[in-house]
Amino acid sequence: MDDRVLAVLDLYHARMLAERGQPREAPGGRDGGQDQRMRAIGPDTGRFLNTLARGIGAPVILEIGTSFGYSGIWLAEAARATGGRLVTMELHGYKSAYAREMSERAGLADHVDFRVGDAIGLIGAMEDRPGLVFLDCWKDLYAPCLAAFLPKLAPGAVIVADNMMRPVEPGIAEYARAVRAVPGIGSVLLPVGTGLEISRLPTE
Ligand SMILES: C[S@@+](CC[C@H](N)C(=O)[O-])C[C@H]1O[C@@H](n2cnc3c(N)ncnc32)[C@H](O)[C@@H]1O
Repeated sequence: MDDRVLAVLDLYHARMLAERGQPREAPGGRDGGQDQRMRAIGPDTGRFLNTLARGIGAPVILEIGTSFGYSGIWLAEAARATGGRLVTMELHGYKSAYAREMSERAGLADHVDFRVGDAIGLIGAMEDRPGLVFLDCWKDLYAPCLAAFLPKLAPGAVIVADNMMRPVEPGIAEYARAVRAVPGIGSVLLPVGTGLEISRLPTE
């Protein structure tokens, strides 16, 4: 981690602290366009993702749920270190724009492709074959996203899904069932952060 990346992570950590105790519900609902909460993974999950991504060295990492870009910094840093690229998808343009600014500030923007829109449609149009996926959008979309990206993954690809232990939300159990039912897949729930389901596709 170089100093520019560490400085940007510190800015996010300050914003996370300021968010503590604020209501989870955004005015106008989660997609009302006024949601300023980062809803970000914590630093433990960030470090875990960075370590995993550096180990896998996938040419393309896919993130579903950019939000304001915190998890993307950890993933993009790994992509830069391994000569890869992060493709990150977010429904809301204002969140993606902030994430892009922060990645520029961290010196990582050349390694990130920001896509704005509904992830299901964006995945459908995607030509890349990701070797690592980080799934962190609204939880009721996990299983539909899995169905959309599964045929596009590289052999042996790894999928990491966040919030598998908390908060308990509709869609999580459905995703756990769906991912574990993929033929030949190996999957395990790890108590890192709010719970990560790590799943690896067969190599052929
Ligand atoms: C939990 S936050 C992601 C946090 C981020 N990964 C981080 O740790 O910094 C979930 C994000 O998914 C986005 N999202 C929800 N539904 C989506 C969809 N259909 N397509 C793309 N993004 C979506 C939300 O707008 C929200 O910003």
